[in-house]
Amino acid sequence: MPSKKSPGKRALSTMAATTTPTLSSSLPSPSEPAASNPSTKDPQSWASLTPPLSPWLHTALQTLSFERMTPVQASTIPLFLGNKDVVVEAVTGSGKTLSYLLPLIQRLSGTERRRHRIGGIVIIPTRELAGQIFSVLSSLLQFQPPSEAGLKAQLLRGGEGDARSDLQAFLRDGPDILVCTPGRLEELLGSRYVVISGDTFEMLVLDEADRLLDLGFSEVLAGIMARLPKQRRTGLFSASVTEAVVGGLVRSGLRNPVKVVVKVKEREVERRVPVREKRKKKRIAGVSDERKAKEEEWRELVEQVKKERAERGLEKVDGDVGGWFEDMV
Ligand SMILES: Nc1ncnc2c1ncn2[C@@H]1O[C@H](COP(=O)(O)OP(=O)(O)OP(=O)(O)O)[C@@H](O)[C@H]1O
Repeated sequence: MPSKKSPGKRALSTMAATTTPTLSSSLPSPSEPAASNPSTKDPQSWASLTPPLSPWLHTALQTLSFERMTPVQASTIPLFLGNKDVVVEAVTGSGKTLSYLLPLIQRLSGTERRRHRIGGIVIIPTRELAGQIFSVLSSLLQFQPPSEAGLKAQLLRGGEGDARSDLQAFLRDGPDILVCTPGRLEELLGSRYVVISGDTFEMLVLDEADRLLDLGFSEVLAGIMARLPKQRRTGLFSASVTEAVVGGLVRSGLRNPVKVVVKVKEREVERRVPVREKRKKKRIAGVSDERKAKEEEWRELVEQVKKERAERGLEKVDGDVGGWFEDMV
């Protein structure tokens, strides 16, 4: 008798069938030099992208010392530019941020934009990470030629001002890209002044999707996605991509996604570690290992999110912090 598979399992195996090879084995590591034979096109050179990035983005990348793509960038950017939905399982520090910001900027640069019509949304689990992604985006956007009507971005995150002041800034500035934590975005989208239309909306990114779900945002995300045009590109980035972790989100939010798996780090990520954390790490350095430092970081993150949810009168998140940490490592 054929074994019964749950719909979830079936959906995920379909996704796995379209999986690109694990890039750590198919591309040179970021530290390897570019191909010495000039006739061999370096698959990690920015110039190898088709369609090409705008000249001002090349200038930005060169000035910011991003000389070549990391493996996650080399595999993910062409997929987004080629109109695919993408699920990315990548280790911390692999360079995910540029792998979605660059195609998002590029896709929006080529489209006709209208004031107060959003072109792209990046959703991130915490305020701190949202701030960091927003600074990377801002540092790229500052290279836009002054002659062009430049893309604008807005940061929306809980704990800063309130939804009303965010709405005022939105109406005043007319941003094309929103970088946000889920709750504050949900509040903004609840306003009748915020229009998201299929003509201008290009791309949704869920960064650290596993954390978003761990922190209890699954319903909020479902509500947000229901409000976005179906004709869009969606990228989901997660440290772990399994049916149990993100299967539901992949099925409800993405269309025939291509899965990318990357196990190569670009460099140790310093920017995601708050100053306070660094001090704590120093204190426990003698008696502990990397796991202990991670647990501290995770504990603080969970407490921060619990506090944010309590402040906003949202339902409490179940689960004990230790258990969540076990899931993460
Ligand atoms: N093409 C590149 N060339 C050189 N450095 C890069 C490149 N892309 C990213 N980096 C650097 O690598 C580091 C990691 O990048 P990024 O923060 O995007 O990784 P990540 O995968 O998002 O990490 P996390 O899991 O913490 O979110 C950063 O310091 C970033 O500036």
